[in-house]
Amino acid sequence: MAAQDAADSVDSPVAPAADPAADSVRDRETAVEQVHLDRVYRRLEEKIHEAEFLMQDAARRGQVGTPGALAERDAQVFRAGIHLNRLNNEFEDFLFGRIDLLHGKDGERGPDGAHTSVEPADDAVRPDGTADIGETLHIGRIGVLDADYAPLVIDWRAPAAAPFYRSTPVEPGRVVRRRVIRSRGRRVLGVEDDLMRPELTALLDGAPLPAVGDGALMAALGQARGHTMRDIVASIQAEQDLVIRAPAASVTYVEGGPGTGKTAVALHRAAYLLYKDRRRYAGGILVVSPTPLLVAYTEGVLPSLGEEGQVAIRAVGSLVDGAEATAYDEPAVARIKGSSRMLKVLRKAARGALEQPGAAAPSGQLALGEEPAAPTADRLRVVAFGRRLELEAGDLRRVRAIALGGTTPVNLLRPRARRLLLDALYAKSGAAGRHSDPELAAELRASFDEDVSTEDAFLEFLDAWWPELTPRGVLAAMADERRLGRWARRVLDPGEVRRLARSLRRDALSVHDVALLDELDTLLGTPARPRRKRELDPLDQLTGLQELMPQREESQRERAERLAAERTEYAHVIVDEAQDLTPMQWRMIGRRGRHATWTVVGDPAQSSWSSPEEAAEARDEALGTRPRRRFELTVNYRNPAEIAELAARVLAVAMPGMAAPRAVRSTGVRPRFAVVGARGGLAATVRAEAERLLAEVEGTVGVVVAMRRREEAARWLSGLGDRAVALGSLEAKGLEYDATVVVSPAEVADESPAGLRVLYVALTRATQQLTLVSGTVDEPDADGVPALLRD
Ligand SMILES: Nc1ncnc2c1ncn2[C@@H]1O[C@H](COP(=O)(O)OP(=O)(O)OP(=O)(O)O)[C@@H](O)[C@H]1O
Repeated sequence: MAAQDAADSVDSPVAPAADPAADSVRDRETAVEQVHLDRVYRRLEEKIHEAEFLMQDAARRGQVGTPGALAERDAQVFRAGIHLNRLNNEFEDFLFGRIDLLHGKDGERGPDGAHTSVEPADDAVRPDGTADIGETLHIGRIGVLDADYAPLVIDWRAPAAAPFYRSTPVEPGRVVRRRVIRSRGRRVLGVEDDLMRPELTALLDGAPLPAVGDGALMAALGQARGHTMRDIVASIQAEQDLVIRAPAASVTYVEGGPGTGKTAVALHRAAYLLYKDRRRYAGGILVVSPTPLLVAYTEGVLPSLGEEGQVAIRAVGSLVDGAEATAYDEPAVARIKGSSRMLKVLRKAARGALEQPGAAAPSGQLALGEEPAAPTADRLRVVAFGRRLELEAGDLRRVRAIALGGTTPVNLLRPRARRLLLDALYAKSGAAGRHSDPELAAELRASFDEDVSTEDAFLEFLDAWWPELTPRGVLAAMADERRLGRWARRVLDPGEVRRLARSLRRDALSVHDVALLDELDTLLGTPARPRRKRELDPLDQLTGLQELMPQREESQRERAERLAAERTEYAHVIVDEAQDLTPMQWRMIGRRGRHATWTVVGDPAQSSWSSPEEAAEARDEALGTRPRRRFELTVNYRNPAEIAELAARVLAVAMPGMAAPRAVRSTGVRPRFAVVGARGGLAATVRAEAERLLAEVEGTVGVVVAMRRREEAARWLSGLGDRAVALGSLEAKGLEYDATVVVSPAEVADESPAGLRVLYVALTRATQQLTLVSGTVDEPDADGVPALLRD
């Protein structure tokens, strides 16, 4: 509609790019979109003025000071602030698409003003193969209506925008031409068109519809990478769109090989769900990522789609408040910590640790492996009714065993333990049989309890004997091999106990420790504490609201903010790289989505578990019997065919029979094989290859090494600037670079039982170029091809 204002008549419908006539078509089409963008910007400016006015008006109302006006002011400032913020954020590059459609089957319009029918009208195409364009829609990051409520831009998530993503030449629906518009700020830089019905002569305002360029997808894929992921909103493909817009089922399960867009799709789905049902997802969306590197890489995508605040992206090692684990356990230890057998060990430890007073250290104050000084609590002496009463070690053991009966969390059992201690002392006092009158007997008992339970000796004893345990304290107590052996009897073998205890003596938390901490937190329980006083709202102080209404109720905004800060459960949980989660990690994530709907994305071929079946079992256990809806993504948008073909050779060995995704483009540049030279060794060879790639590609270069070489590899690259980064094989998960150097495939493959799949991950990170550096362990042939990658 609107863009036709300036639609120019163009003679040649499709023209090759080198043709000067094509340039003039491109220029004219760019100018057409510029006219539309100018209109949209004028309208956006009006909206921003409106939002600013609302904020000022709301602030003025605040000065009136009546409670009603204040509440209204609060709500208005909040709404206008969000509005203004979104408009300002969305200003960059927010109009990106356009579709030209045939007349539809019905004349109905949806709430966004667009026609609703997906199929063309029966007479939309004339017998001579010509057809008129019945409707033109522009698609952007948010919807914009003109002053008459006609759509200037349709939000990409609105139903009317779906054909922009769904239409293909095989199933075009009403779409004749799909156009991607590239713009920076207020300037349209160019357009890329795909014709969905190339056989038609489509007429727009009586003139043939022109098409420009080779399509947007190829243009997007060829661009250099930065250190952060970009959104793909302008070029989402049909199979991806089906996942993004799938109704939120109990579990939406998405599988696809490397580079098929699983992460991108998951993030766009979060934005879509919020758009579709903001109220339902006000409970928050949690995205669980495997590493902090991937969190940092993906963090910008949702704000670019206009969504902030409601979505928390957290690394699996940072899901527990206060924990920021980045250390990795060796595979054998990770397997033990991840296995659901740990549940039994933790249950025992959570109760057994009561005997280890160090386990009560306040969280965060006790490093793993640190042995605290133990106050003794093996005898209780009090004075009551003028007599010395004493409970010996044996009495105390019996009382504790009774108190611990059942499954109530240990920290919640303290009142029960206290009562049982008083019972035992009372029995020793001989006062129990003194009165036959129940009322007098009860009175005597009450006065006994009051005397004893306020005695310093009793209180100090109780603190030492039944301290409040912390997850970190219990984990630290498990670092003692003898004790751990007791708690793990018949669950772990002695070798496993030794390895586990040794790993817990380390200072830093490992990624797998975090799931154990979370489990312990549940097993220990948190006694109710008095609520913290809320902090003052800075806005209140700004306007003097606090003085005017000292005992004002919590406002809606304050409540929303408080809930977000306190949130431990979410309305939707998205799990990225799900193939890597252990049963214990699944339990941890499961606790955050007990009432949630789920989107789970993964690729068994990239699993770093020794057996993918085990990982699948863990997942099935966590997701229970919830109904699942499955999707598959089949196209690799990241790797050129030359790299994908090499990676497929590793896949064939790692997962025989598993199909590799199809690569959509080819660069003509084959992977390069370098061999460590006699002089300079590994460091010099890798550095030279990284330097060469930095000169050849515009964007980033990732050097992937076996985990144990992480630190030395960072030194190899020192001084090369921040376009080059070194990372361990497990950290490469989910990331991508313009070029990668994979150092010693044999070392990566031999690192763990799942090493071949980890190597497959490493080989599939590059968008342009891949170099493999081999040492002698790789047994390279005369061409430098390591034994692992030879046919
Ligand atoms: N429709 C698309 N248009 C443009 N780029 C796309 C599209 N789909 C995916 N990509 C790009 O392909 C790359 C791979 O996407 P993504 O990281 O989401 O894949 P993945 O399936 O999660 O990969 P992996 O399993 O290897 O982590 C990214 O650069 C992404 O931007």
